[in-house]
Amino acid sequence: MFSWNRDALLCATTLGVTFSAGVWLGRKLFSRRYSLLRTFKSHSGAKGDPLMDYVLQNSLREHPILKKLRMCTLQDRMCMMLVACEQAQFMGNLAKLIKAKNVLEIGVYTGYNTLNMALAIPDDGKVIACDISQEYANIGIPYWKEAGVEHKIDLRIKPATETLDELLEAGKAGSFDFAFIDADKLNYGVYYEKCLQLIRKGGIIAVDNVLWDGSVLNPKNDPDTLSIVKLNEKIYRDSRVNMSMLTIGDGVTLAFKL
Ligand SMILES: C[S@@+](CC[C@H](N)C(=O)[O-])C[C@H]1O[C@@H](n2cnc3c(N)ncnc32)[C@H](O)[C@@H]1O
Repeated sequence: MFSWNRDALLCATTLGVTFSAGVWLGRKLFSRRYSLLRTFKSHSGAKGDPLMDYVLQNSLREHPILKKLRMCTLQDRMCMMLVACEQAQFMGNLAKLIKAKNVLEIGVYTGYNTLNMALAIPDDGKVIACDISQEYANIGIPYWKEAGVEHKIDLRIKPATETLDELLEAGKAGSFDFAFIDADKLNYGVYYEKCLQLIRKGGIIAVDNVLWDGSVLNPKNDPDTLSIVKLNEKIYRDSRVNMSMLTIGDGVTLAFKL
């Protein structure tokens, strides 16, 4: 028989415990993801992170149109794909350092780093920008035009493996200075091998998301994570390159072709 006092108390306690456990778990999961993103990506949760604010305030020299494109991209629901701005600046500086003229961008999204690279190379340089989405690129194209560098960008809308194969068939092996691999993770190993052929000696391949929000520590059976882990291990042992894995953004590996 229902005893109002005892059963109601039991019921309320059970509900309370379940609710608190749910809140605790939710907070735990959210805070882990939030803190990882905060650590790894300047634009996806850095607000309120004093150290990252300091880094940006004391080092980001963003071209005004790049900034406009970044602000516009942050309105997009897929903006977590945007490259970290301080990472893009670093890659632009590397491109200038090696006097890069021909660049491969594998994964364009709204073209933030495409624009960044186009600004870093000379007027007769080219960025071959590979993506499967015209829709995303359309967000960035007006900014490429506004910055006056649209003529340096060759956008190819098709799977990046096809574009890279076409470049190889056209005899472009060894003719690129810098490649940024930042598209679908399952093809990372394929992109790396093709880029290694297309890059000249002394050229640089930058591979993005090599920490994959921290999940490389515990890949489980996730195919994207496993693909990244496999490539990380491969580059570490690859005697064809010198390399460094940096913790900027979501982690970027730089491979310097020997
Ligand atoms: C992380 S975003 C690229 C971000 C970009 N590098 C930037 O500067 O912000 C990944 C992009 O890869 C593209 N992508 C996915 N699969 C692809 C494929 N098979 N070939 C080419 N691009 C692909 C997506 O459409 C998306 O725009």
